[in-house]
Amino acid sequence: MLIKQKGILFILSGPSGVGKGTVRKALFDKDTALKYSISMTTRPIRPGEVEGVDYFYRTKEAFEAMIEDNQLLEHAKYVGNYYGTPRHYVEEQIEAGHDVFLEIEVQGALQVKENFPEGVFIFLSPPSLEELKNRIISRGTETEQLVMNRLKAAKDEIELMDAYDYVVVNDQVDHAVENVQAIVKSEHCKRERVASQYKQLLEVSQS
Ligand SMILES: Nc1nc2c(ncn2[C@@H]2O[C@H](COP(=O)(O)OP(=O)(O)O)[C@@H](O)[C@H]2O)c(=O)[nH]1
Ligand SMILES: Nc1ncnc2c1ncn2[C@@H]1O[C@H](COP(=O)(O)OP(=O)(O)O)[C@@H](O)[C@H]1O
Repeated sequence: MLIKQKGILFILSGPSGVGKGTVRKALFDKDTALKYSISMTTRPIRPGEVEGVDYFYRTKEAFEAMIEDNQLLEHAKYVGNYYGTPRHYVEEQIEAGHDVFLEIEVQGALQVKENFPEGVFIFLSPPSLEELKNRIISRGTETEQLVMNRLKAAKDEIELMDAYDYVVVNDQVDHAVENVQAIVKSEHCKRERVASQYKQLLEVSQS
């Protein structure tokens, strides 16, 4: 049996409205072994959302205190609200050998890339900007002005695609989920990862 290794951090990112939440939920419905990192936010809770399931909802003051205390692996202000990833959960799970999955916007993903470059960065792309606009409008959670803000942000975000390891086009949710699962599998088979396991195994057997 191979020696247990640290887990892998997977970051799913991309423009708002592309379907990150939808793809992530469909992925986790498939009983994946990935651990989902629940984010912290200052945005108001939406109908149907649950504290500690969708997000940890905090005041601006409480959120800023966590930033000050270095308790967030990354954080970003997005369309007027803070969003961030609690550091402790991610580090604890990775150390314990579990893969952790983040679903975050692009500025945060770039921060993770700086702080945690060994993460695997997946860009979820819309099939087209027109389809992205349709999705944001059809979700019906934003005013017209917010839809325009989010679309403007999306155009800037798509330009940052180069920083990612993989691009998955969210044409159909099932396809996108299959592709994310394929990425997870392939990362586990990466030569350097498997080779380092064998190296540790040899060291143990020789000692
Ligand atoms: N940087 C960062 N972005 C996050 C985090 N959690 C969620 N987001 C992103 O913040 C954006 C807005 O999220 P939300 O208000 O829930 O709207 P929705 O995902 O578009 O329905 C989305 O792009 C999320 O993926 C986080 O912990 N850090
Ligand atoms: N592959 C897809 N085809 C059609 N509609 C989709 C697809 N993926 C997501 N959607 C729809 O697009 C909207 C935005 O999805 P959501 O998951 O909230 O995006 P994000 O989390 O990236 O902001 C939702 O109404 C969702 O049902």
